[in-house]
Amino acid sequence: MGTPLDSAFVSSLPKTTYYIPNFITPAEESFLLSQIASAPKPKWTVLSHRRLQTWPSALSKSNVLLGEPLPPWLETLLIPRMQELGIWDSSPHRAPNHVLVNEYRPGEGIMPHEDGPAYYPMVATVSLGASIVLDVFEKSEESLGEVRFRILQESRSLLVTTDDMYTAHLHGIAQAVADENLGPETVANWDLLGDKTCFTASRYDREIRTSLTYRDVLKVSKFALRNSLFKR
Ligand SMILES: O=C(O)CCC(=O)C(=O)O
Ligand SMILES: [Fe+2]
Repeated sequence: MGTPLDSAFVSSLPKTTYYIPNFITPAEESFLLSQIASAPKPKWTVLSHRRLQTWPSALSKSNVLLGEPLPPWLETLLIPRMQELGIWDSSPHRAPNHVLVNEYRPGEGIMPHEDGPAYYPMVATVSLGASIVLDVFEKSEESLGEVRFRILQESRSLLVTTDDMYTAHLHGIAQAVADENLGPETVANWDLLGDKTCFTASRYDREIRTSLTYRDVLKVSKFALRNSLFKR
């Protein structure tokens, strides 16, 4: 039986990776970007090579999320659409409860890292504003530092990484002003791209690119909710 996910499976990547171009419309993309832009300034954490919003709040030192709902603009549009694909069916809360918003200007990026054990091992990333290449590295020490795979994340696409792809690999974004050498041999999801004509010169000059990374935090505390009830 064919599901929308079957055609999104990236067969050249460690299991399990799915890529769906045009997961949202340009109007939805503009709406999400305007919501991000209208967040109060203190919502941004400015890091040396990107800036970050954390919704609904940062995790505690022991990786606990204070249980609060996500804001409607992060919830209503995208979560049911993801759930229709069935990607959250096996996660403990059957839905994501935490979203990191990362913004990269040309020349910015994120060091190779893993997302770690605070989350159910799955990340669903919606890309906004521009395309960017995500580099994937093997976790084993011998090959550390060597890019094994490159995933081209087009604006408005959904990328889902789980299983071994989440647990046995690192991912990062190079601090570059352009992504170069793009083609069927070098981009793992080339065949699944929505619009290859943007990359006919084998390169893509970076523009401001924002990502929404949806996750399910395993440990959730009801304390924040109770506290707010007591205060009333
Ligand atoms: O912006 C991206 O696509 C990756 C962000 C990321 O790896 C993270 O926030 O953990
Ligand atoms: Fe990450």
